[in-house]
Amino acid sequence: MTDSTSELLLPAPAKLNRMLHITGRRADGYHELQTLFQFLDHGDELRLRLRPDGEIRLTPPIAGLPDSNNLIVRAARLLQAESGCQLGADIHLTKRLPMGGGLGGGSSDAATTLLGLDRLWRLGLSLDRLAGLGLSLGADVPVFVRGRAAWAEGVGEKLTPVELDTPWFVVVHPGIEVATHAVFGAAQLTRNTPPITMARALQGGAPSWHNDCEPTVRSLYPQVAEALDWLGSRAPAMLTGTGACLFARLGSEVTARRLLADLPGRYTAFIARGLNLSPLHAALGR
Ligand SMILES: C[C@](O)(CO)[C@H](O)COP(=O)(O)OP(=O)(O)OC[C@H]1O[C@@H](n2ccc(N)nc2=O)[C@H](O)[C@@H]1O
Ligand SMILES: Nc1ncnc2c1ncn2[C@@H]1O[C@H](COP(=O)(O)OP(=O)(O)OP(=O)(O)O)[C@@H](O)[C@H]1O
Repeated sequence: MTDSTSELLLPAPAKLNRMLHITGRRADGYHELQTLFQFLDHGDELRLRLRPDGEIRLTPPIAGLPDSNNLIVRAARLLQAESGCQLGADIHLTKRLPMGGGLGGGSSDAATTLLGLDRLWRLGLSLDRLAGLGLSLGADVPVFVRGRAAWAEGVGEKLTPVELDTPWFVVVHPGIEVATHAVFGAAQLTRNTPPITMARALQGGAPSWHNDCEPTVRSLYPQVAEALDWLGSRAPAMLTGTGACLFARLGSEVTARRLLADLPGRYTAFIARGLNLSPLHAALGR
């Protein structure tokens, strides 16, 4: 963060779903989940600069995504409407997270916008209020607003903070996009995993965790299955969210780097450490 009253440089970290169970389907078609969210020390970055004229300007444009649909612009306009604030912002986005990768990049960008503009515009809104605004933008936004690794239920908005192990991860993008709605709409998806308690989920720890979306994503997207097989033969590996990204859990940075160096050239990947406190909150001191 640059410590100035008119400009902030802030991280928008990735998340992983360390486990994900689908326990039911609501009347509106959305699915009831149980999941463990954790942050990574890798993500996008936003530079927010105060504008006195109320305009919200985002650079650079994201190909194929009109600004009015961009969660950053939507979050900024929502905060203006909610607070009555007449100020604006120039927002510069350094995009590092793949879109639709299951790493929550768009949701994290939205949360960084809400917390960053709250600070820049000196609004002083509570995390409860900002999380409520975030939920209207997407189910994954509240966890990024609250900034604590969490056990989540509902569609992901009922959050209980947790302390998880913080291994090193190799995060792999298999080079294809997975459509979230296609996975949730698939006939073969299991939607009846019996709900468990948070204590039970935590008790088993990482070796006991799985993602209910994985069999469906494997069969719909053979490239994901192939990448998962390759990664899983080297280290315990899983899918995050509905994919397409996969993550392998390693005991040290050295072993993570070694695995990254061995990765076939057809995949893109990065290494990162698991974090129980979001780097956004560390930067803002919240
Ligand atoms: C599965 C997770 O990655 C877990 O972190 C997220 O909940 C997905 O969040 P997201 O990518 O922001 O997804 P959204 O854009 O909200 O939803 C895309 C589509 O997935 C389906 N969807 C999503 C979340 C959910 N709990 N149930 C669903 O059925 C809906 O058809 C929805 O139209
Ligand atoms: N700032 C943004 N960055 C990325 N995507 C955005 C942004 N604003 C809106 N979107 C839209 O949101 C969609 C999902 O993007 P995101 O990167 O959050 O996916 P994801 O990593 O799969 O998230 P999740 O884990 O929540 O499923 C994109 O395909 C895009 O259309």
